[in-house]
Amino acid sequence: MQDLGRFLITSHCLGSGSYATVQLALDITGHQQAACKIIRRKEGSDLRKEMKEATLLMNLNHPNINRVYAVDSDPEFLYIILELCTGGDLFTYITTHPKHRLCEGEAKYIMYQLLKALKYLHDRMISHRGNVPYFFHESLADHKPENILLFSPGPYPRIQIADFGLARPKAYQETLHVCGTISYLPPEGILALEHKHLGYVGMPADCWSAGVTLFAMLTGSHPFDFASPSQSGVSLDDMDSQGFVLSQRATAQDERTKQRILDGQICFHEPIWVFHNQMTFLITDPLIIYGWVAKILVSHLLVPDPQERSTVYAALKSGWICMDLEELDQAYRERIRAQFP
Ligand SMILES: Nc1ncnc2c1ncn2[C@@H]1O[C@H](COP(=O)(O)OP(=O)(O)OP(=O)(O)O)[C@@H](O)[C@H]1O
Repeated sequence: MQDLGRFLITSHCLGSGSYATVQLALDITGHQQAACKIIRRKEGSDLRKEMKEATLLMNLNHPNINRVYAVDSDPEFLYIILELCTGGDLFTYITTHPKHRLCEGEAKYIMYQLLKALKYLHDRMISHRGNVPYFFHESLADHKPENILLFSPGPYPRIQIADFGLARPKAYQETLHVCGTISYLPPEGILALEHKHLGYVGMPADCWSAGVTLFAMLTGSHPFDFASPSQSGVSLDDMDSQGFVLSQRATAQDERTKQRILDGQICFHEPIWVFHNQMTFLITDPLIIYGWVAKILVSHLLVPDPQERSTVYAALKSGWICMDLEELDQAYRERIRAQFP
């Protein structure tokens, strides 16, 4: 066991990503468990800048944001002590559902939490992957379902957004090409990848990612990453838990996905959307209305022009959220706020 102030880092590995391993930690004063993210520091990395960002994140306090308790470093590693989440990530949660998608009510409950967390961040001029304002033009927004953790296991979970792009080396941009997470980038992110001098603001990018996440929750597929126009989205099952597409897709396919993202060409072929398209004048089933209203929110969040895209504030006032606002608020107060210290 390694000693890090009031935390003991155990050798139990909770997970690992492209840049970090996460191990179970024990808070010896509070007698509670935590997670320690261990990131190998890059040669010549700016420790002062990394610590400054980490300190900013330590000041965040919201039930739907993975808490940063403490940060430490040695010449080799950066250690970030985080609130422990025991329910896995949203991506896995969606794919392990019987129909590989969530029911409308659960998707809405999760989306409501996601929007509340993003509102909290955007109120403070912070974005999920864009991080702190002065970092806006350097990082890539990327809150995909893998970066949304379930605080504890079970249905209608409390979610937390996690994995801020802290201490992310710049080479991360290259990795996006390799690992397939490019399909979660907004159009301005794609342009920034291709034209290195271009940067973009993180907050509209967060809204785009929220739109992709909502689409994935409702359909179990991706709005832009699909094989052919006649085929509905690639099943999330085809991807591993890191978001890698397992099937060897041709570069041409990646190019098509990129083009669809740039054009905002959403694949509305799943039954939840199509059913409505064919029966616009026969709306009697509430599920059809839900699909229709959800589609409006998805379309507004996935507008290619970041300036025209729905903000998180507008999304919280959207018809889809407002039609169940009372129930959502009540559930949020009773199941989340009441348990939040
Ligand atoms: N707070 C936490 N509580 C429990 N497990 C966690 C926590 N944070 C991360 N993990 C686990 O560790 C894994 C890796 O963490 P994370 O995704 O932050 O690493 P990364 O290298 O930054 O990721 P990426 O590959 O997306 O760049 C996650 O998939 C998750 O399983």
